Amino acid sequence: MTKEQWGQLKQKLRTSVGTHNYKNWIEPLELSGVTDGVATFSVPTSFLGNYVSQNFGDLILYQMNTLAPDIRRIHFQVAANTPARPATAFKLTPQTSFAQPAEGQIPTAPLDDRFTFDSFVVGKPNELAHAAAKRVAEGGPVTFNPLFLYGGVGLGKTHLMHAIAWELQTKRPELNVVYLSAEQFMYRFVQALRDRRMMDFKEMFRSVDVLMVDDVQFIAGKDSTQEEFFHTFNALVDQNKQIVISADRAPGEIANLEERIKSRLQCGLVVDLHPTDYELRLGILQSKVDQYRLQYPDLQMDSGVLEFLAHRISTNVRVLEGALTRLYAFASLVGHQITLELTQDCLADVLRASERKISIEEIQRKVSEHYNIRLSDMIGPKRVRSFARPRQVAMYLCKQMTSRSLPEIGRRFGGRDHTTVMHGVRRIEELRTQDGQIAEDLELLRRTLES
Ligand SMILES: Nc1ncnc2c1ncn2[C@@H]1O[C@H](COP(=O)(O)OP(=O)(O)OP(=O)(O)O)[C@@H](O)[C@H]1O
Repeated sequence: MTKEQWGQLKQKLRTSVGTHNYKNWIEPLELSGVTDGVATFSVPTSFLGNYVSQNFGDLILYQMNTLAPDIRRIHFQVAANTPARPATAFKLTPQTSFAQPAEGQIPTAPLDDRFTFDSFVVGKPNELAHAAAKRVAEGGPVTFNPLFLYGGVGLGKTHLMHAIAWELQTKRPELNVVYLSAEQFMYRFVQALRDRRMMDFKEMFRSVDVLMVDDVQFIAGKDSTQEEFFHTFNALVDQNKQIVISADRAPGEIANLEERIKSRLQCGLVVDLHPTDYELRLGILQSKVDQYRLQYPDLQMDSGVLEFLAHRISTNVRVLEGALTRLYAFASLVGHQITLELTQDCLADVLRASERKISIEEIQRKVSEHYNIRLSDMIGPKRVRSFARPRQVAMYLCKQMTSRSLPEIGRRFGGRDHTTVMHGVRRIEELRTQDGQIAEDLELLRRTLES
């Protein structure tokens, strides 16, 4: 792939990711070359490279493959001649993401304009975290300090922190709100030490009104950074300034974090973002699809695809979103509507990785128990409705909840043909929208099987 071709692809990516993301993340990428199927980009900082890789990696690779199908991987390398200034130093405004902060002002990490409260889907697993974040975002008197958000990878901690920052910026523009990762905090600290500007560093951090530090587990084991963080933290709490912290686990469970820091972190409100449940995953997918519909107005999606994804990908929201991005990119490339088959084909690796080991036998057993029929009747040849319907329900669930192919499912249902299975799956798909009882049965069975 030539640099000119990359230039053209960049323009395509602009439409996919939006102007703001484009300016922040895609525009700075310089293609250095392609060797052995690996496209290497030069980036100003490793932070930018990591962010792009995690959030736009799939999309970039797909777009590149339209012109160069031999590219298998993309790689980011920090440019050797990057100026000494921290390239992660941005001002807290969406328009000037790469600007140097004004003298005496703390650089804050760039905010993603997609991470707002409006785009955050609330469900049982995250309602408390959402409510607490909303309260902080009002910018009223500090009631709990710090707000400590924790949870597994990709469950929305960063999203909520950005949402707080955006909302405060609108509601209380006079406040000095600083958002940065713990890694960036350390970076600033080390830089201040190196430049002998510790007084400035302390002064700057102590003049903040709301300090948000993401992924605080990063400072575990880094003694002098912890020390400085502790002082900054105390100084701000003493002045009644709001602090919001996120981590991948509860304060008490972060190894190599000083006890006094752990106990300070536990003083405020500690809220857990629980793993997503099926309803939340479906809600998130639906809200993302609404956005994709605007971007790809000609692409149709079959009913059942979102339910399938919400069933099958339960790892984290980032993976779920990545899957949808890939699905739309793929479908638009091949110019095909999004069917269940296309989904299974395009996302085979993701589906395999997050596969729950639910077996066909387990499904058959649960379904026959549910409808009170014998297992042998479900698998056997009789075609009376009282056996045929549960059989179709079981076939449908096998298709939805396992990665077995139609012929394989057919074989396990008494050696039936794959077209019989396909017919059964389609019939239940239709009935699911027309017959409330069937929809209820499916939901109940799915829950039982997942538990
Ligand atoms: N409830 C939600 N509604 C909408 N989008 C969500 C929700 N939860 C997570 N996401 C999306 O999932 C992706 C990952 O979320 P985020 O980066 O906030 O995760 P995180 O918890 O900070 O993960 P990490 O531990 O990797 O830092 C983001 O694109 C975010 O917008």
